Amino acid sequence: MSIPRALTIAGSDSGGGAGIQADLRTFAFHCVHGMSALTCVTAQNTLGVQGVVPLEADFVALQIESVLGDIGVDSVKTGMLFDAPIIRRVAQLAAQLPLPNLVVDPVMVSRTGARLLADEAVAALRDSLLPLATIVTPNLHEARILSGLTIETIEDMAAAAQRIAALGARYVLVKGGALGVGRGSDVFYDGKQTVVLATETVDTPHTHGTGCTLAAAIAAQLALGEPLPTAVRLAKNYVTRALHHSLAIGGGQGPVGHFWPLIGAK
Ligand SMILES: Nc1ncnc2c1ncn2[C@@H]1O[C@H](COP(=O)(O)OP(=O)(O)OP(=O)(O)O)[C@@H](O)[C@H]1O
Ligand SMILES: Cc1ncc(CO)c(N)n1
Repeated sequence: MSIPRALTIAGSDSGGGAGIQADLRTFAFHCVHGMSALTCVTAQNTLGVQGVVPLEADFVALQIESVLGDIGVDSVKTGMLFDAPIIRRVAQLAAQLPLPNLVVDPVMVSRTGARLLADEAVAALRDSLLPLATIVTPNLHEARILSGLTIETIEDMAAAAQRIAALGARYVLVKGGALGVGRGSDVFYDGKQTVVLATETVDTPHTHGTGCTLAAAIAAQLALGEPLPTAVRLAKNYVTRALHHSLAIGGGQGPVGHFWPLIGAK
């Protein structure tokens, strides 16, 4: 049986809500074979991040080479890359191999406020990886850092998306999960026009892993052969439904419910 293949290059979340755990689950629920190159291991739960241990950049590269050299990939998603050496090594491979349909989620800070990217790594992300991205999916905080703009409204998000596209990414999706009014509205920029992707705001505190899930779902749809704008719309729908089925587990922000397709769509 031939099956689409997607690779996540990301960190492990011991709590299972974000990172590679969310990515691999998302791939599976799209009937896409998921593979992973681990960048770091976090000790994490619904309350926060208690510790991080990174892997060597060369070993991250070896995992990617192992997968590409044998199995091959149809799309690639990057998440928590943690430091500049890992980012530069991934960017080097992305330029050489290449890594097709590259979805870059520029993970910098967790919802609970933990830093997931070293300060000096932002420049490496901006200068070496973003120019190779098919799409980059910053949240509001990351979009502020990458664009240098203050972002409070949908119009600000559109301006930021255009600035970020000028850094070299082919498409940009600025995510509005942290918007005050209109939470859940994202701005998609295709290099020519900006489109607002609006959904209902889902009233839940259990939003851990939304960003990882959205980027992984985009990668899954690209692996399945959907064109990019369609892939983004379908992925957003997957996340909205997963938010409707989010899990009230732990004492803090629980994860979104990836298995909604098994329990019936809302
Ligand atoms: N309460 C909500 N209702 C509807 N959609 C939401 C809600 N919260 C987040 N989203 C959507 O989830 C997706 C991820 O956006 P968000 O801004 O939460 O990303 P993120 O901060 O990278 O996520 P995380 O770091 O928690 O994984 C976006 O499509 C956003 O609009
Ligand atoms: C491992 C990991 N990747 C990404 C995020 C962002 O939600 C997180 N909290 N943990």
